[in-house]
Amino acid sequence: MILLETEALTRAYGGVVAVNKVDFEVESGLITGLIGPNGAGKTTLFNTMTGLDTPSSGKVWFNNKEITGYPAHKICRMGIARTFQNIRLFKELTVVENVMIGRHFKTGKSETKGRFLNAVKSYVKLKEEEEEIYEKALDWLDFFDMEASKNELAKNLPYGKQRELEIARALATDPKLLFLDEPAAGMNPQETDHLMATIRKIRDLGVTVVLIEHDMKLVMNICDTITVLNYGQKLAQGTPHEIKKNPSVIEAYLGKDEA
Ligand SMILES: Nc1ncnc2c1ncn2[C@@H]1O[C@H](COP(=O)(O)OP(=O)(O)OP(=O)(O)O)[C@@H](O)[C@H]1O
Repeated sequence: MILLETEALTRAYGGVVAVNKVDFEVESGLITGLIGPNGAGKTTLFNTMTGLDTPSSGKVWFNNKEITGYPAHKICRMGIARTFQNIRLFKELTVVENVMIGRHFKTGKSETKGRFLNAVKSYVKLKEEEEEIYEKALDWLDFFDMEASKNELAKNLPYGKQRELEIARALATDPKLLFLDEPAAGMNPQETDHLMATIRKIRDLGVTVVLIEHDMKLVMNICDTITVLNYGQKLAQGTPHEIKKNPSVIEAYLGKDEA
């Protein structure tokens, strides 16, 4: 089943066509890699699909519903979460608080409004929700083997753990689809190995994953399918095996060593 699809998606900045008529498909339950040279348009494609940027033309569908041009918060509520190339944690908050923020973003329902009784009821509900959010955040930390660090400040975590914490926060919104923008950037080989195992575990939970990555070991090892962008256009799509052997991909991006 196709979970997300774009049709001729285009984003131009003045004369620069960052994404040029791209048809991109994400199949439910798989790990999809998005690769290509620097400036190929990968992040712009992510941004136009997740509401951070508005496409110049073309369409985006998620779960058979057109979401072209929807704002980011609406897309998040519909079940798409993402992380960014640069770490965007709340560094002065604790590890568990960072995950709770993701969850708050999802629920975000309780407001103390109305008269006194309503206010009390809302307060009680708010406290219950807060406890639920805390427990759920702990479950995610457990999933990432990070429960022991729950009360540490995010900034004190090792780099690889900070990157995984961002993923935990994104997952706390209960997404069907998770976009990861260069999740292994700056990680050492051990951290990358741990990340690979974590991404597989996320897929096994039933969350569909799309990732931009330059680490070819990671991409070729964990992706079920790969799309290659070059100069804003789709150059190829296939299994890791097919992509490794594709002469235009070797020419534009991989080089002979990776093939
Ligand atoms: N806000 C913007 N304004 C103008 N040009 C932009 C903007 N964002 C991206 N571009 C241009 O669009 C092109 C694609 O950039 P993009 O960041 O999407 O590439 P990328 O494939 O993600 O690259 P990298 O692998 O280096 O992250 C580049 O030429 C870039 O300079």
